[in-house]
Amino acid sequence: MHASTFQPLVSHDSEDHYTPPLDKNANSGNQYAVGMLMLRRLYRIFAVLLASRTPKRIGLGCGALLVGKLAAEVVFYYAGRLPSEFYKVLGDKDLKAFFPLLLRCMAVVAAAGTARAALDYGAAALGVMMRSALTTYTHKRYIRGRAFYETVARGTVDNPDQRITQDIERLSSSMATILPELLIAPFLIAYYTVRCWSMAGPLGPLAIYVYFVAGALCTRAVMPPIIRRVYQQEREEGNFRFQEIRITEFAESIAFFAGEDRERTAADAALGRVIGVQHALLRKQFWLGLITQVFSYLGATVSYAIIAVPIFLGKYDAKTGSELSSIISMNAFVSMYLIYRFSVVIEQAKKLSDIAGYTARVVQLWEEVDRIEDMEHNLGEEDDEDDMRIVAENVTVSTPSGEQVLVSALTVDVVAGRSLLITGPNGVGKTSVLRTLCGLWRPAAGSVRVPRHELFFLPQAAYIVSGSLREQLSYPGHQRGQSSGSLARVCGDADLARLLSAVGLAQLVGRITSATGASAADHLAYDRPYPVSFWLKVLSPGEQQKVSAARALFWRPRFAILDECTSALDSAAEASIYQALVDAGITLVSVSHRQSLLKYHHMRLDLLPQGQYSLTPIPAIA
Ligand SMILES: Nc1ncnc2c1ncn2[C@@H]1O[C@H](COP(=O)(O)OP(=O)(O)OP(=O)(O)O)[C@@H](O)[C@H]1O
Repeated sequence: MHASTFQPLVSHDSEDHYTPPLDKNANSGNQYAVGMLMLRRLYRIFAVLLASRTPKRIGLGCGALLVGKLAAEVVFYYAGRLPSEFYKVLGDKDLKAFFPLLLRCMAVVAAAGTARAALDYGAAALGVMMRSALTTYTHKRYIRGRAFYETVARGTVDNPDQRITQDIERLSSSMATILPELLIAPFLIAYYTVRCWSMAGPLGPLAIYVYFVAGALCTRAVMPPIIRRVYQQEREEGNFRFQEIRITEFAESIAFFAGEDRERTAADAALGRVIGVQHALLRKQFWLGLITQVFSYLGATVSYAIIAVPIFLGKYDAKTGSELSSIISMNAFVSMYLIYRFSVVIEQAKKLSDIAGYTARVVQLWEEVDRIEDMEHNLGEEDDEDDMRIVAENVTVSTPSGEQVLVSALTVDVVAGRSLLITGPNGVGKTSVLRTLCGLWRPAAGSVRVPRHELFFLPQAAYIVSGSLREQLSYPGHQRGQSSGSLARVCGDADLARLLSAVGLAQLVGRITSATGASAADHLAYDRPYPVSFWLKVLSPGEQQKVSAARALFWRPRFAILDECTSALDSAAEASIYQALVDAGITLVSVSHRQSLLKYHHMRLDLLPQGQYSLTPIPAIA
C-alpha cells in the first residue's frame, strides 16, 4: 500500500520543515558585532590556542610564518623594483646591463614563486594545527560529565556537532590566512610610508592614509549584516545536514512508510532555507566586494596623482627622460604597494566578518559548557560511594523546562537486593523518573542520592558502538572501573563466550566470522574491529538488546536501570535475561508494562495521573 492511499484522521497544513532547536543566543541582539564581545571571544580562542598541548608548535608555526612572510616581502620588493630598472636600462639602450638584469629578474621571479607557495603551505599547516588544538579543547570540555547531555537536552545552542566539525575548521583556516597578513601589516606599512615620503613628499603618504580611512569606514558600515548572515548560514547548513542524516539513519523506516515524498519536501525546504541565507549573504557581500574592488582600482589613479605633485612642482626637472620613467615606475610601485597593503587590511575585513561569525558559534558552545559546569559546581553534587542505595526524598519530577510536573513528593528507597519495578500508562513519566533517579534530570524539589559509579543503564533502543565484539560487550570501556574492585569484570574469550550464551547469543561469533568470510577458528573473533553499520546489520533490534544485557553482566554493577530494555525480546529470552541479571547479584530498577516481570522485583512503583503514585511491596512468588 502506498502512503498516499492513507486517509489522515486529522488534516492539517503540513508546514513540513524541521524546526531548529531554540537558539537563545542567536536572538540576543548584538551577538555578531565586531566589537568588545567579538574581541573577548577572540581573546578566548587565542588563550585556548596558547594553552593547548601544542602551543610551542603553534607559536613556532606563527613565528616561522611571520619570518617567511617578511623574507617573502623582501623578495617581492626586489621583484617590484624590476620594472623600474627595465625602464632605465631600456630607456638608455644599455645592452651590457640588459642581460644581467634579465637573469636577476628570473632568479627573483623563481624566489617570489617559491616564497608564495611556501607561505600558502605554511598558512594551511598552521590552520590544521589550530583546528587540532581547538577541537581537542572542545572535546575535553564538551564530552565530559554531563556537559554534552545538558547541552543537547537544553537545546540552547543549535547543532553542537556542526560547531565542532565544521565551524572550528573554518575558523582555524580563516585565522591562519589572516594572521600573518595582519601581523606583518604594521612593518610593511611603516617601511613603504617612509619610501613613499622620500619620493613624493609628505603629501603622498598622507593622501594614501586618508584614502585608507575612507575605505575602512565604508567597509565597517557594511560588515555587521554580513557577520549575522554568516552565523545564520552556518545554522541553516547544520539543519540541512541534520535532515539529510535522518534520511540515511532512518532509510528503512522511511522506505517502509513510502515516506520519500515527505522527506524530499522536508529536505528541499531545509535546502531552500540554506540557499535563501546564502543569497542574502552574497547580496550583502556584493557591497563589501564593490567597496574593496573600487578602492583597489582607485589605488593606481591615486599613485599617479601622488607622483604628479613633485613632478609638476619641478622636483625632478634635472632628470633625463629614462630616469624620470624609472622614478615614476618606482613611485607607482611604492605607493601602489602601500595602497595594496592597506587594501589587504581592508580585505581582511571580509575574512574578519567570517571569523567573527565562526568565533561566535564556537565560543557560544564553550560558554554553554561553562554555564553547565557552573551550575553543577554550585549544586555541589557528590557521590556517596559508601551509601549503596538509591534514595529519593520528597522529589518532584518535572520536565527540564519545569512546565510539566510528572510526579509529586516521590519518596523511594532502593537498597541493594530489593529491586523496584516502575509501571504506569504511556507518557505518565516512567522514563523521567529513571532520568531523575540516575541524576540526568535534577529534581524540581526534594533530593536524590545515587551511587552513580555503581549504576548501569540499559535503554530500550540499545546503543551499539563501533569496534570489536570485546569492545561492544565491555562498553564504555576501562574508564568505567572508577570504583575498581566493585565491578567484577571478565575478560577472557571463554568468559565472553559464557556471557553471550547467558543472553542467548551463543551463535554470534560464528555468525560474525561467516558474515566476514573469516574462518570459524578465527583467533581474532573477539578483537576484529567493525564499524557501527556492520553491527547494525548483523544484529537485529532484539539481539541488540541482548548485547546491552550482556554488557550489564560483563560489568556486574550493584544497580541496573532498565528502561523497557527487553521490549523486543520474546518472553522466554526476556525471562532468562532477567534471571541472569538477578543471579549476578544486580539490583534492578526497571520500567516495564509486563506483569511477567513482577517476580524479579520486590517493590512496585505505580505512577498515576496528576503526579500521584503508589509504592507497594511485591509478595514473593513461590
Ligand atoms: N526532554 C523533555 N522535554 C520536555 N518534556 C519531556 C521531555 N522528555 C519527556 N517529556 C515529557 O514528559 C512526559 C513523560 O515522558 P516519559 O518519557 O517519562 O513517559 P513514559 O511514562 O516513560 O512514557 P512511555 O511509557 O511511553 O515510555 C511526556 O509527556 C513528555 O512529553
